[in-house]
Amino acid sequence: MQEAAEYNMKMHPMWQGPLAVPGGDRQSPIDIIVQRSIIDSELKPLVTEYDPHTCQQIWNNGYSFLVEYDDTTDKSTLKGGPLQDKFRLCQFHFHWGETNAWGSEHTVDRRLFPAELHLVHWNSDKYSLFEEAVMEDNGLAVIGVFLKVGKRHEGLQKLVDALPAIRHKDSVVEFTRFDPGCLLPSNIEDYWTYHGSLTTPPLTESVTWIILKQHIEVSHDQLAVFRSLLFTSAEEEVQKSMVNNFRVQQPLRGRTVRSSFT
Ligand SMILES: CC[C@H](CNC(=O)c1ccc(S(N)(=O)=O)cc1)c1ccc2[nH]ccc2c1
Ligand SMILES: [Zn+2]
Repeated sequence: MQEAAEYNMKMHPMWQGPLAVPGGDRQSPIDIIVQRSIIDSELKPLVTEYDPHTCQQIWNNGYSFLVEYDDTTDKSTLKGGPLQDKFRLCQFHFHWGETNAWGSEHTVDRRLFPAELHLVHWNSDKYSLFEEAVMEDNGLAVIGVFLKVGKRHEGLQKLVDALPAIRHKDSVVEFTRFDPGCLLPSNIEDYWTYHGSLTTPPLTESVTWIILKQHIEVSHDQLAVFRSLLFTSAEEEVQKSMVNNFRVQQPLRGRTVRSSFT
């Protein structure tokens, strides 16, 4: 893992961005130390209402691949949990390693997972556009789900089958009727939550993180297709595999991680 972080620093300096945003005392990702998390009985269950018809496209943005949703109405939303407002789903994406030994951004008691899913939502009660919300400290809510290698994930396969069409940076294909709810584990009641940031530039400190305790399983072959994507565009002569697209862990700076379960 350490070597992956060093590799990242060498090969993709943009990944590290400024080591800490000037005055940045709520950066992400972090290691979740379970016994230091504070059980908060006020934390409510998460309420997700996702409409598969708001799914629009899948594209390679040169960091990861994103599945984007129409967020011009409140059709796919997240509320409850630690949140006071209603948040609109705008996209989901993943982070993964070059091997199954590492790849997640968050860790639990230093435990690494081969990949991590992020479902990105913005506060549509307070703001009218994602671009606005991303600059505000209560602007975004991201659900993090750990992936483990095991049995094939049937719901993920439709997405995996679309990846060869977006191998290169800036390629995009239409992608419709995908229910992101199929990527959530059966238990979404148990989670940790803390205030942090985007894990890619501009690293803005606008995210309420909700990290699910239960992971999902995907097959080795499905994860291998993630690794067949490229960081580079079709024109570049040197092609670079899209792997290790995670940020190194950031200091907690006195923040409290709350848990919804004992
Ligand atoms: C402000 C940055 C944003 C692009 N980045 C993201 O949306 C983003 C979202 C989630 C995460 S993570 N890994 O923490 O979950 C990291 C980055 C961004 C930047 C400029 C833009 N112009 C129009 C739209 C738009 C979006
Ligand atoms: Zn992410």
